[in-house]
Amino acid sequence: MEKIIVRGGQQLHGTVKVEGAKNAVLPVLAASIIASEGTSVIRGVPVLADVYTINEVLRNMNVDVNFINNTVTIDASRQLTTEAPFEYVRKMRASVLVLGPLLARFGHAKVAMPGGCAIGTRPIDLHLKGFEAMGAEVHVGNGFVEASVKGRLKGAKVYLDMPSVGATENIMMAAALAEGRTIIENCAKEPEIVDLANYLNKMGAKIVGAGTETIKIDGVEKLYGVEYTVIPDRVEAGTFMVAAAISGGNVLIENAVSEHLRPVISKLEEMDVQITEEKDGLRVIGPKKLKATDIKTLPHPGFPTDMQSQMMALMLCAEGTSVITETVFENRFMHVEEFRRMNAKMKIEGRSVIIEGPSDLQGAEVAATDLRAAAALILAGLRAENYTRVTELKHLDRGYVNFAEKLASLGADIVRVDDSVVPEETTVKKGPYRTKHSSQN
Ligand SMILES: CC(=O)N[C@H]1[C@@H](OP(=O)(O)OP(=O)(O)OC[C@H]2O[C@@H](n3ccc(=O)[nH]c3=O)[C@H](O)[C@@H]2O)O[C@H](CO)[C@@H](O)[C@@H]1O
Ligand SMILES: C=C(OP(=O)(O)O)C(=O)O
Repeated sequence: MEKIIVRGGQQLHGTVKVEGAKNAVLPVLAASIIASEGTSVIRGVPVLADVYTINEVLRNMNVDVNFINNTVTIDASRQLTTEAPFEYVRKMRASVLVLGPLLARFGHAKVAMPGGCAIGTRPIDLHLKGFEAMGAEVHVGNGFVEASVKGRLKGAKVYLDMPSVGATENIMMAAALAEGRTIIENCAKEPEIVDLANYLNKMGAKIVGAGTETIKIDGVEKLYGVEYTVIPDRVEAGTFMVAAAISGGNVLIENAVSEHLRPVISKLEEMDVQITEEKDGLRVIGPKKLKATDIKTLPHPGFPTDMQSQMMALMLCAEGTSVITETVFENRFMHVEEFRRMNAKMKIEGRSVIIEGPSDLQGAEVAATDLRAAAALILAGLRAENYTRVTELKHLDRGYVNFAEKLASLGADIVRVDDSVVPEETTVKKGPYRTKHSSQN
């Protein structure tokens, strides 16, 4: 079994570079299939399991995809099949993002229903409501959602009951090729929405207002392949900010964009973490004593749910009572039980977790319950007494490139091993360690 073994107590020092954003690159890769002419060249692509999955989804549709040196080249100009089977959607929910582009370009799309996942139910009703408003017929049955339209989609006014990131992306992509104007109200304002709109506009789309709560899209007849570089990953940046803070270290997080990280910066500062903007990124200096604070996850520009578990690790080390309220996903506290195995003192009350800090964290064998929980348990391990062993690394690999290796380069005592291949005792020492995805395809 693969596991990451970390021994707490080392302060982190040095520089770490943030990769391209997973949550920006997945919609951008999905959007590339709208281009009926030319080749798309996407740069700054992180080498992640989710990127392999979306590439496979596209190849399965007859798209020509190459991934080398952090660049994905896509030629979608030929006739494509318009289906995404369950085997991909099960691995990665973002596969549903091919619905909008396929429907807009070919008038048909069939994608396996994503279902729930470890953080909650995650419905796609708002995506479908948008397609229907644009004239599509949508049918859900036998585990699939199938949408079709005769001729082109028609521009429409779509009000989202909640500012869903995925629904905003799917509807924006569909509207880019629709006839006439689409207005999406109460849409998501995340930086990844702005990035996708910038990409689509470069391809020839006419989108204004991305990053505000109303997006207007004037549909065009055709979109073209272009070169594009995705934004840096704000969640990876935030995770390393917490790593610096929890270890009492001093780390420059290269490529971190402060504008994307306002809520995280502000909460870390409330905890007495020192953050300064430098030319190449953000410098984070951990205090001797962390102060307790409260967070409530909300759509952007509120506190991001994807940073909730990492902040939980930090709050466990802070003096006093901290409260985390999760309002975005109804079941994103699975990691609480794992933290408890590390002697964390906390209780769940409805949608809140109350943390009495500081906990005397102890190393333990823990299992990652989702992607961000994986990172959070490793962060707690940086502070815990003795060795923490984190398993279920498939979650980590969905969203972090060389996480253990990057922490080791900052001075963490951490190693990734596969004890089904090599006995653990012979490999528990500071890096270098192997990565699962050593080559790209
Ligand atoms: C690949 C990607 O970019 N994933 C991100 C995206 O996920 P994702 O796009 O799936 O998340 P959404 O923004 O859609 O979901 C937010 C909330 O809206 C609800 N909802 C959503 C759609 C819908 O049709 N109906 C509905 O009720 C969900 O149940 C949830 O409570 O945004 C989330 C919220 O910032 C992040 O945690 C994910 O990392
Ligand atoms: C929940 C996340 O991603 P996804 O929507 O791909 O599951 C995440 O990035 O933390």
